[in-house]
Amino acid sequence: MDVMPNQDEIREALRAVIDPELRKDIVELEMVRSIDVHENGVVDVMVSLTTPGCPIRSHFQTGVANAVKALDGVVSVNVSFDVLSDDEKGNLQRKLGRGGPLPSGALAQVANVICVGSGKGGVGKSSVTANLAAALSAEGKKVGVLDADVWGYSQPRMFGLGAQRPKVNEQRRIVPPEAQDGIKVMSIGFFIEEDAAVVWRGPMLHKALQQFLEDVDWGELDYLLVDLPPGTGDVGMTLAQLLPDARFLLVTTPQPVAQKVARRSAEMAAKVRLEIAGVVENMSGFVTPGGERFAIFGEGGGQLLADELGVPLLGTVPLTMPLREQADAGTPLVAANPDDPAAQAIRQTARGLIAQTPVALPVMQTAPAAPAPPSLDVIPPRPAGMSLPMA
Ligand SMILES: Nc1ncnc2c1ncn2[C@@H]1O[C@H](COP(=O)(O)OP(=O)(O)OP(=O)(O)O)[C@@H](O)[C@H]1O
Repeated sequence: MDVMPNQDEIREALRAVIDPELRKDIVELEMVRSIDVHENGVVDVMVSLTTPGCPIRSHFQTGVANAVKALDGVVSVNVSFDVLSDDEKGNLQRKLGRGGPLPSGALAQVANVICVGSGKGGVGKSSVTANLAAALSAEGKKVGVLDADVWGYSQPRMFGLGAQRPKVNEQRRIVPPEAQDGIKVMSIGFFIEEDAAVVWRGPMLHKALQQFLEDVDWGELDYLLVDLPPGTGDVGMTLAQLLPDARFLLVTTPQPVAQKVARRSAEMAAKVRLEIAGVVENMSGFVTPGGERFAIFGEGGGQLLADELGVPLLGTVPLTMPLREQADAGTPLVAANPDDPAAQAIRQTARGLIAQTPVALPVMQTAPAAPAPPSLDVIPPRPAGMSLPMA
């Protein structure tokens, strides 16, 4: 009788069985649950499916049987099935999303990641992000801002860092430019020609964001705020895969229509299991110097949305001219004019957020990984004035 193949040899042979939907082999996908080799030439293989009623079950049945039967010494093959647990499915999803989890240490010293999103554009999500960063910093927190609004990046301008070019440190990590109060800012806008990101699509974006999380020297932060693009597109999904512990802060205006669209973002966040930290209502009325209040965008949308989602309304930020002027001038209003009503409202929002996230220690206390050299291959270099010392 032939010598039987061992488990490793059988596992190797199973690499020939490809999941037609995921386009990877079942070994790589960690769908081979067990392999038992019996002396009489019988081999039992158990394969884990993503769902019990998986329509391609028979494809695996035949594929596994053929692959193993082809090995010398195998007389017959029993193929059985079970289903991946929720955790295993989550791991698989992360793996598919980016080819493995973030290396340990990438954000080892970042205690809280807050993704700031909105339903529709122009509700002031980027202004709220920049000011919230300044407000958290005013509360004594160490803060970073990742501008993931790749098609409409505005954080460099809002922090007066438009002319900055990030440098690379001795560990070959990208050093984020620092705004007033040491707020660390990273944006695609530091690397590309104006509007060059407009044509970017899923995989390229995914890789760029991954690099911004992995290869940027964020150091020790209490909060990393991520300014998402408006809507429910790819970027939110990508970040959810990369940052399973991140939380979501929704910015909306008081109008029912904005609230409705924002709810869709919340649904997306729930789908990818991002916990929603709360709602911020922006552009909530305008008060004239005489004290008369106009509800330009209506009333109450933020509260309604918060109630509907069962999360707190963390702030209602009025329309004020200085907020816009300071954004254009490159200093967040909270830092430039802390007495402005919008600045006060955002300070209050920051305190609400802090109250909800009492975690003072890094959530991921893993040892920093050996730094990989940043490739920046996905970031088209600026033809002129590119000063990254990485050639
Ligand atoms: N509370 C406010 N008071 C006055 N102006 C505001 C306020 N909030 C935002 N703005 C102004 O509204 C405009 C849009 O704001 P911002 O760019 O922050 O919105 P956004 O939601 O990030 O937009 P996008 O969809 O482009 O990402 C900007 O000119 C900003 O200065």
